[in-house]
Amino acid sequence: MQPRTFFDKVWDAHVIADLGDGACLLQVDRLLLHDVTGSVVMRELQASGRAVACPPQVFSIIDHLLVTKPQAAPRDGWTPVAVEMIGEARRRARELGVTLVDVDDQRMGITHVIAPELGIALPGLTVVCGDSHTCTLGGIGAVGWGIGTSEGTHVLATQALVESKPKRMRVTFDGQLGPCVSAKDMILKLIGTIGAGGGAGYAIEFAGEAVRALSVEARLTLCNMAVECSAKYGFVAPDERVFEYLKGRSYAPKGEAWDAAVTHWRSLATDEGAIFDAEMRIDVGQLAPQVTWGTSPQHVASVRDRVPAPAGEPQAQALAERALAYQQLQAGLPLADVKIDVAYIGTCTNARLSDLRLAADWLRGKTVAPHVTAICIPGSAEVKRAAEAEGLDAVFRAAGFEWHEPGCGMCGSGRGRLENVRVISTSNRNFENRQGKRTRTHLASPLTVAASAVAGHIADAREEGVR
Ligand SMILES: CC(C)[C@H](C(=O)O)[C@@H](O)C(=O)O
Ligand code: SF4
Repeated sequence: MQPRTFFDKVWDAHVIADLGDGACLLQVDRLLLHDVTGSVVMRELQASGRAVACPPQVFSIIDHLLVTKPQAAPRDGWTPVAVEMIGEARRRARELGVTLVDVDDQRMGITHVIAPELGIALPGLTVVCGDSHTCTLGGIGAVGWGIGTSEGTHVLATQALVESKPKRMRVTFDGQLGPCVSAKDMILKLIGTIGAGGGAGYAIEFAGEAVRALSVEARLTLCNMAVECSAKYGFVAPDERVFEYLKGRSYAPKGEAWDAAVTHWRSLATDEGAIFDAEMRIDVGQLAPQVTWGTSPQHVASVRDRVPAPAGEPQAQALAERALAYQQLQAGLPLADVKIDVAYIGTCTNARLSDLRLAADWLRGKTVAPHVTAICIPGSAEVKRAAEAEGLDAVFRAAGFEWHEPGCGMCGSGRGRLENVRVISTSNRNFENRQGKRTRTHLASPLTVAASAVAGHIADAREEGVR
């Protein structure tokens, strides 16, 4: 048999019918529904009079519309839309008999954080959700991707989906990361190199020494932003580190089924000599912490660089000019001179326990600059409990951070509580108005956000020589 890539193996195992022209009817192993798009999917299914094909494979999770700021009563501050959509996600999930992870459930949290945490997503499975960051699940060796609501309804009714096979790209990260440099910096560097459209039409396998060395949580960060270079899928072939991470998780197989699963998972790695349609290599040995200056994730530079002058193709140049105007920045300004108003640690990109530990270790004994509002939103109830058990909440609070309840929070503009401020954020999108009206977002790693919160401006965590 021809050597195959990880993606080919998973794809081939899920083909129900080859429809020609590269399109296939694929078996879908898990459908995740959330309060924004999932409630619409369930509404459409019920309106059409169809039934759910396989309820145990469907999970309805409430995360997007939650108010995360600690409140007096559980529903304080919910917008009428949130009340309606959350109510719908809850009610329809119960009517349809799919698993509901409700707001007060001890398993609750951001979909892409809890799916690996609970073992809902597993290596070699196909997982879909009406959410572009479903690629995150590639971090544990699942093939996850974002779908539209009508596709979601189709999956709910059939547990299958028509999908066109993408081309395969391998991105190999060589070398070893230096101190204070992380998976977030790797993915930002890649997007800066290939551009926000550079992965269009591809499924990206992340490989190489630097990827193998990443923890499972860091791999989830890496894969989370594959979609920010327009790749619908991003993944790391699963290895022993992943199996160890998954062992004992609620929905992971147990006993003999576990042993059989691990044997199967071990066979999924890309074969020696398998061919990719495109190859890309990045050496991370000299990689510095990265931060975005503009309104596209491709507008990225090293923390010690200056804001670049618009350059390149006319379209890219026009985009950069507009970005500078929106961000209220001048080309040539050192990024370290950019003063920030808000420091934000959270989201499906960087709100896992290891992210919070890194930031808290940095913050211990330090104080956030007086003009900065600093916010930490754990990615799930489990992350929050574990962080509190280690006393990380106390470290964040003592440094001057707000310590929130889990959820998507102020990642997108839906909750609209940030306005006309400059935010350094661990999230994944820096589009105009993304975090609220006229918010100017700079994407960075948790350590860079922590260091910037203390400095009051974009800062290089390496400068203090810690870690
Ligand atoms: C609401 C949802 C469809 C959306 C997405 O697809 O990514 C959201 O999660 C986001 O990050 O903007
Ligand atoms: S945390 Fe942000 S990027 Fe992630 S799913 Fe929620 S809104 Fe989307």
